[in-house]
Amino acid sequence: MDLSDIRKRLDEIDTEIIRLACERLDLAEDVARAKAQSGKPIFDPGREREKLACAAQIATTSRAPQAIALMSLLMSMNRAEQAHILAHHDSHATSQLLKRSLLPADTVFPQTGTIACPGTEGSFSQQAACKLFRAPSLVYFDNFQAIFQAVSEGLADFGILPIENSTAGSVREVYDLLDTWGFSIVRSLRLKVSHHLLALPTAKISDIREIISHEQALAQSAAFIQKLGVRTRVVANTALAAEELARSGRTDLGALASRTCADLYGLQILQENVQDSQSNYTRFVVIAPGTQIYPGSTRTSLLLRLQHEPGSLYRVLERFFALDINLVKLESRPIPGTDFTFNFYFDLDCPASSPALERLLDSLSDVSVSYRLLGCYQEMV
Ligand SMILES: C=C(O[C@@H]1C=C(C(=O)O)C=C[C@H]1O)C(=O)O
Repeated sequence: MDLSDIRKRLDEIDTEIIRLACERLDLAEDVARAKAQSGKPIFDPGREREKLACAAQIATTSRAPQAIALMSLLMSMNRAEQAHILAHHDSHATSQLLKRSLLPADTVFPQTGTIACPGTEGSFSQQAACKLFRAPSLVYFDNFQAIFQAVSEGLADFGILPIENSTAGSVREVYDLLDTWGFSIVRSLRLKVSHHLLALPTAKISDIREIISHEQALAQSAAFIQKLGVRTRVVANTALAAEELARSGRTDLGALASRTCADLYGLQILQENVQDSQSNYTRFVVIAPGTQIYPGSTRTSLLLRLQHEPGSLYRVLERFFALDINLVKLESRPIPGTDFTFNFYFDLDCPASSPALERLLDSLSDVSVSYRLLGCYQEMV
């Protein structure tokens, strides 16, 4: 057989495979209806085990692994289809929550409001708040929890929080708080962060014995600090570090903070740009209670809890691939106190109103222990 004959045969086989695969998927509607009537769950592990064993037996020995992979993909697609059909009638389904949370198309993101912000004047969060809102009225808090509290009590309309840094990774506490308080992200901003070593005007670099700053700033400047060979102390944020330094009168103390803080607190910059990476970005998010989705939202954040077992992440990624959804962030953390169950943070490049996102949300409970939509929003740069 020459290549064109082989391809002709491949085309015939593929036509048959696709026709049968679609016919198989069409049956999902009947299966879903039968399951809804009998109250049976979508996933039937016993049946799937039998199907995989059967696939391996039908195939020749050398083809068994491929037959198993193909069969499990077909079954995964079938489950996703069933979940989508059933979600249509379930007002608690996340896809229905998504639809209810879409604000009318003519809603504009507020330019002003009372914003709960970490730190004090000069903090990176304050700089982010002033970029995210045109004319914000800022109230400062010295811990992240207090920001959620203030917004939930109506003392502020929105909160601002750092969620991720390009050098030090995710700010886990913020993810945990978003989850426990049931808040969502309504907008985000990527801010270039440069840390400088600040000191009193009379200090020299050789005088410095201790450096204070926020733990992320210290982590992002680890190589510089090690080279200097001084001790470090964590304070609530970079602006508070600058303020403490100015008040202390100590020439042996340094603080890692922004240029704005140097001007604000009458400090000198002993060394500029001490962060390990010169392209150091922090992502800040605006948070609000419940789920609110502003028009133009193209980024979606999800928190998924997955079992520590082979294939659990693959099954989620396969759903993204099947729906042609681009993944822009993936990070995992073990959940303390569990037997290696993991939290996975995903950011997706996917418009809030797209049918693909709706389908994805419908099918996530099938591939995860639990999941939460952390928000659909616009990312500003
Ligand atoms: C189709 C069904 O639902 C699910 C999908 C299966 C499949 O695609 O073959 C098998 C078992 C279930 O997990 C079913 O229960 O038969």
